[in-house]
Amino acid sequence: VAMAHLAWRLAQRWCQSSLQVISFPVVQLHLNRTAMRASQKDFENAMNQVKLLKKDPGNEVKLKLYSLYKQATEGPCNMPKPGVFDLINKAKWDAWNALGSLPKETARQNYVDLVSSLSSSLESSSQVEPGTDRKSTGYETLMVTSEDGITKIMLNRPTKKNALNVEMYHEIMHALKAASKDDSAITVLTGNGDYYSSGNDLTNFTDIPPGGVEEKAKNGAILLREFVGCFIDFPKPLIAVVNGPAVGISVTLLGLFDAVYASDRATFHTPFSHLGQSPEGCSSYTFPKIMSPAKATEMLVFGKKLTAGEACAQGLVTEVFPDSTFQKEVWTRLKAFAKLPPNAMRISKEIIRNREKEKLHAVNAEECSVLQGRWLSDECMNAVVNFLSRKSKL
Ligand SMILES: CCCCCCCCCCC/C=C/C(=O)SCCNC(=O)CCNC(=O)[C@H](O)C(C)(C)COP(=O)(O)OP(=O)(O)OC[C@H]1O[C@@H](n2cnc3c(N)ncnc32)[C@H](O)[C@@H]1OP(=O)(O)O
Repeated sequence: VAMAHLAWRLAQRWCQSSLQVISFPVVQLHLNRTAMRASQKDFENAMNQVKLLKKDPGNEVKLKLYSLYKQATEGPCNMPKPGVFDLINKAKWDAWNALGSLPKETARQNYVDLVSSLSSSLESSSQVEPGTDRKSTGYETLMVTSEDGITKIMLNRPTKKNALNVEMYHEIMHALKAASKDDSAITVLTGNGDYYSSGNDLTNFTDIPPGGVEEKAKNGAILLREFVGCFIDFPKPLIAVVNGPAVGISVTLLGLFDAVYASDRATFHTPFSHLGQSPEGCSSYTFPKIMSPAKATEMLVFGKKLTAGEACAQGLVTEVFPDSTFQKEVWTRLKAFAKLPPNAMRISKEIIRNREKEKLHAVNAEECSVLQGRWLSDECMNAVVNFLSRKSKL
């Protein structure tokens, strides 16, 4: 029932979004322009231009592009309608089917016009931080820089409060593996914008593969286990610079960091019971050790949100700084740490961590297996539906 509800809510959102795209004046103008005819060459150029877009145009526009491409190359929709739970393919099918008997040539022209309007609007509205060449980092969801002996991995989805989508999980693993081998002495994880991170991106639950929700949950557990494993095994000092509120997995992982510096604007929230979920990131083991079993229960079971001061008093945070001087003070300190002999720091971390490694991996495996079951529960599904349908926030 919860899944059907979820599918229905998403279908409603897709519908609304598609309507918005179609009624968007610039696009509408282009859709109405049938007098000009794009050549096959124009069409191929437009396809290449899409690959070069610097900014993701968003799902609605991608759906429009998809449907026009299919109509231009294959004509009216000729695929069987996907099942209700196959949300992505269903949305694509709906978009293509909605074009009805639009002639191939018109679809081709509309595709070329849409790409041309995107190329100009997305180029001019690109909001890349000054001095940052995103291409040089090769990451879509992170900004990774290395200087003064410090590799900084910055979560970079500020408009989504740095929620971790599947791509971000993969990119963080990649960035950690690269940082473990680069010349830097220490590695820092932080967030861009007002949040450190709002935790797992709840839309990760919506893209159901052909194998159904069970397959999704199984793959999610495999991904999570590998992801947390990278933090357990990370060989250099790993420091969290918590610039703002932190939620869910971005909090639990802090137990695996070597130091945690927080702005006094930061909060620490693990609302797993509210979400029908259970703790991960080895927090079922690290939190009781760090802050006592009862305090860990308040956070992990009852979802108590801590201020930075409270988190520091309980040992989860190393030190709190006023937000106004946070960046300056923390980075001055980190630069000094990074000048220490790197091999000595590695070896010291190794003897602290090695005693615990086997246990941490076992805890990680157990937490992922429990979560796999939780993700299939009505409690979890309802919580995700409520968030996606904007009925609830934390
Ligand atoms: C079977 C699945 C497999 C998945 C793959 C593996 C996954 C491993 C999972 C590990 C387990 C992790 C658990 C957790 O992390 S639990 C915590 C989850 N996080 C939340 O529940 C937070 C939800 N967000 C909120 O409650 C609010 O957004 C928040 C309080 C954070 C901020 O509120 P505010 O009003 O200030 O801002 P907005 O809500 O307007 O947010 C701005 C936009 O950002 C989007 N957003 C924010 N957080 C999330 C999120 N976690 N997931 C998805 N989207 C998020 C929000 O929707 C807004 O977007 P729009 O502007 O497009 O509306």
